[in-house]
Amino acid sequence: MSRVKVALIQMRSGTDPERNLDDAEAMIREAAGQGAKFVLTPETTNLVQKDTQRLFETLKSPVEDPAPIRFARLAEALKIDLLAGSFALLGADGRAVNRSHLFGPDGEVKALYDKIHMFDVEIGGGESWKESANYKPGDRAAIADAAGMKVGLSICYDLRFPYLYRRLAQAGALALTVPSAFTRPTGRAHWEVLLRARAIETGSWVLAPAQGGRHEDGRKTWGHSMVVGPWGEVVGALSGDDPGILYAEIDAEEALEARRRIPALSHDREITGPGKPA
Ligand SMILES: O=C(O)CNC(=O)[C@H](CS)NC(=O)CCC(=O)C(=O)O
Repeated sequence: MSRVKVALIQMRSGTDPERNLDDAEAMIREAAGQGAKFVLTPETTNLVQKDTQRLFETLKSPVEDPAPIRFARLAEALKIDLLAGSFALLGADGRAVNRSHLFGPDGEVKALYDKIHMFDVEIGGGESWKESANYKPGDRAAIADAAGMKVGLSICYDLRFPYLYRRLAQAGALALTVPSAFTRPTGRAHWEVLLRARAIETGSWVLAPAQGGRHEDGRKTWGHSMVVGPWGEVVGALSGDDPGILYAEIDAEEALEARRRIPALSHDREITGPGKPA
């Protein structure tokens, strides 16, 4: 058994990318100082800006934005695996992308992942989101080694689409990352249950660093960063929405053991029946 210490950074990112990166860096350094070998930050670590015009005034292309290179150097200096849960960046076609970067201890990029499922919803209480108006969705699942095991990447609203996690787990992922900025109403109602369900149905560690609290742009997020074990138990969670660091120890062998006990991942069947509605 080899346990690996992980650290989930909970943030309250604002509208100034440089300040957000400074805040993230301070907590990443703190976590590495505490012995964490895999450190994860939430969705849109570099920028939470719901005003479309200001968003596009602030976004930079992947080569011009200092965030990726800064995180790469940090991973290298601290000799850690580092998941930037996501950076909001300006894509080649003028739309934004919501992109996770997994950096390794040599500063190399081990995986890139663009959020696939767009949060286009009207959740009631006057809250509605149309992520696809500004962001271009990805279409490619991503997996890479970190913390001594294969890790599958996802972002936030992806959490509601179990087929993605099944695919990642069947491709060998033993840990699944879900950096998020959940709304408060859906966080209260669904966050823990969905994270635990993804862990149970795939026999995987689930690592979910979150944005939390009232952000500079007025938006409110749920926080409650969480680590779930492969048997579905909550191994650790932050109790609220303030910035902070959640530590846990994870172990590939525990995920393999859960899959030996319930080998559901290998029991998929071809089925016929009602198709997807047009
Ligand atoms: O736009 C940004 O600044 C950062 N991106 C987000 O916050 C994204 C898209 S709006 N949020 C979610 O996916 C929340 C999902 C959620 O809350 C649920 O599934 O219930």
